[in-house]
Amino acid sequence: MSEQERNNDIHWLTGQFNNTNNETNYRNSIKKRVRFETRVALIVVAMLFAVFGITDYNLLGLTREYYLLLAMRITVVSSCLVLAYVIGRCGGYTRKAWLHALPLWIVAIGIVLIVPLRPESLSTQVTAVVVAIMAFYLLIPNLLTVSFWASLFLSVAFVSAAVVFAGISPAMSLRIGLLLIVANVVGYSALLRIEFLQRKQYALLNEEREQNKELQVEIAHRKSLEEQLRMVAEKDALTGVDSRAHFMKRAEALLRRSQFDKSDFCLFMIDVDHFKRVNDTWGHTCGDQILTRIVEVCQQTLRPLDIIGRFGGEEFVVGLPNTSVSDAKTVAERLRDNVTRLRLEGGMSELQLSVTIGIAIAEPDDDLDALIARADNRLYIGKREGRNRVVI
Ligand SMILES: Nc1nc2c(ncn2[C@@H]2O[C@H](COP(=O)(O)OP(=O)(O)OP(=O)(O)O)[C@@H](O)[C@H]2O)c(=O)[nH]1
Repeated sequence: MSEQERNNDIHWLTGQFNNTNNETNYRNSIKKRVRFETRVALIVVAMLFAVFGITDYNLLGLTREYYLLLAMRITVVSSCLVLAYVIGRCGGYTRKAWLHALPLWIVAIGIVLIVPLRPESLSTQVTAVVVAIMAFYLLIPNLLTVSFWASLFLSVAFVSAAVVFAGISPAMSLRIGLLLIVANVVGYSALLRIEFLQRKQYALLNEEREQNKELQVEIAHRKSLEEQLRMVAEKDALTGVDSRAHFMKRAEALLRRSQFDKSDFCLFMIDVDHFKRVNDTWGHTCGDQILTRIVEVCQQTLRPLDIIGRFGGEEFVVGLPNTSVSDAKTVAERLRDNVTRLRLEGGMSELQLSVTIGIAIAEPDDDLDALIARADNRLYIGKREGRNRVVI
């Protein structure tokens, strides 16, 4: 049995969760409803008790017994109404179960007190006791033990009062006793079943909520994994610029848009000069730092709407929408110049970096591959002609 199942275990006799915390949480969750239902039940009981005062008058007239009964009824009715008010104000039954038990005991005493005052109407009172027992179990919700003790008290006290004040025979008291036992068993079983089902439903709802929470965590985790995967697929891990595949996708879209708008679109192919020598002299870690710094220079020199991708090794590609031939040349020269001015820290401070840039201008019927091939070709010419230059 899992921990969860153990916590949701319900006692077969009390109909309550075996786990105290679980039981407290359950009671807290139904506090408002129980408060409301108890108040309604008390008001109904008070009204019924008051109405029976009319039948007392019809039967007894203005006799001493009638006044005694009236006093008893007024006590019960006013106690019920006061308790209904108190429970409405502060009667969360988690801690104040006695407050909910009190009206049952007052009503029970009230019913028992009728026996010495009207011993001749015992059969009517037996019916009233059976109805009261059922009401104790079913109208006072979720307090099985409270209802049980009050009903037991009512049954025993009623039979005792009937023997003492109405003088019923032992056979008759046995019959009434059996009838009240049956009423108690039926009432207890019905409430036990209700309590059991309500708690089962509560446990299921909680389980569902827990599963939903776990699902939310799982969804968030998956979303973050998706985001990480997307970053891995779209961004170059070292420099943070677009990966080759992602650059191609974005450049394709920009090229198509420029052809549609009939605007200019340029492409730079940038390669770091003698990078192998840098790696061989300073090591790959320094080489990586240099690539990152060169990308920073690109980002500082270019506009935010220009796109930068790493094409491979020490080769970068830039797409520049809405850029004329002369502007492209100016920007490329500035970029080349900024790289030559780049000063590195520590042991590499003497290192003189440079890049060669090949520029291609998009023609109306160009495709991206043709544009890249032209830029690459110009880059190759630049390398051949001595590097650290822009070729257009
Ligand atoms: N540190 C580092 N080096 C890399 C990376 N990718 C490629 N390289 C190195 O870049 C160097 C490129 O060398 P080459 O293609 O011969 O070019 P080059 O030395 O720059 O010479 P030119 O391009 O002709 O000026 C190789 O040594 C590669 O190992 C990288 O991510 N980090």
